Amino acid sequence: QYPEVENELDKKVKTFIVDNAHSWRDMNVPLSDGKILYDIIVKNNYKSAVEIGTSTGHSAIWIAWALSKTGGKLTTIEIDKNRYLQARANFKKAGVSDFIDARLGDAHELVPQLPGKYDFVFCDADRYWFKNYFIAMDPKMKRGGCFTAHNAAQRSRGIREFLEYVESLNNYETSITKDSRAGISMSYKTWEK
Ligand SMILES: C[S@@+](CC[C@H](N)C(=O)[O-])C[C@H]1O[C@@H](n2cnc3c(N)ncnc32)[C@H](O)[C@@H]1O
Repeated sequence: QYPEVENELDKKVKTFIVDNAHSWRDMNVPLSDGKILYDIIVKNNYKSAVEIGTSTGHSAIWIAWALSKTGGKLTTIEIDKNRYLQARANFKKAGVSDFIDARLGDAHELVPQLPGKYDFVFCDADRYWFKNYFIAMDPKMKRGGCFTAHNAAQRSRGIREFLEYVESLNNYETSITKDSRAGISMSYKTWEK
């Protein structure tokens, strides 16, 4: 289920991921969800990604690995200083630092300030703000881009309001992948309003 190893970087990232498979303790996504994010990016040739909620960096390493294939870059945001520092150390060990701009700060403030256009977002921070993160990212999303959100399966409070909002938009196509236990929603932007 791992991506094929084609070069030295692949070898380094895969070794890190395999070696650390059982040591993630900070609300990180499971391996299989990392692979789902990897596949979405590679399949669509996405190049400009944002992650909201880095924690110690597991999902960011999968996203960055995919971006090493497409020639892209990830901006990832974390509010907790210890997790941010641990994530940076993990990025270095995994060999993906060059593909990641890691920011320490409150995503409530940093997301609306992000410059430019993006084609991939992974939203995995405070769930009561998911809808607001989406609203802030919407004008920055490229046509064909995908806004993904974690823990979408249960439709718990916060997530439910976010899902109802994106599902009501006629310029996004939203589905929730069955391959993830926690649920990853995928909202593809079909046209620019
Ligand atoms: C579920 S964890 C992220 C896991 C990570 N995506 C992974 O798979 O490795 C959520 C993270 O979001 C961070 N977070 C919560 N509210 C935030 C905010 N307002 N701004 C930035 N980060 C925030 C938390 O500190 C926590 O580390």
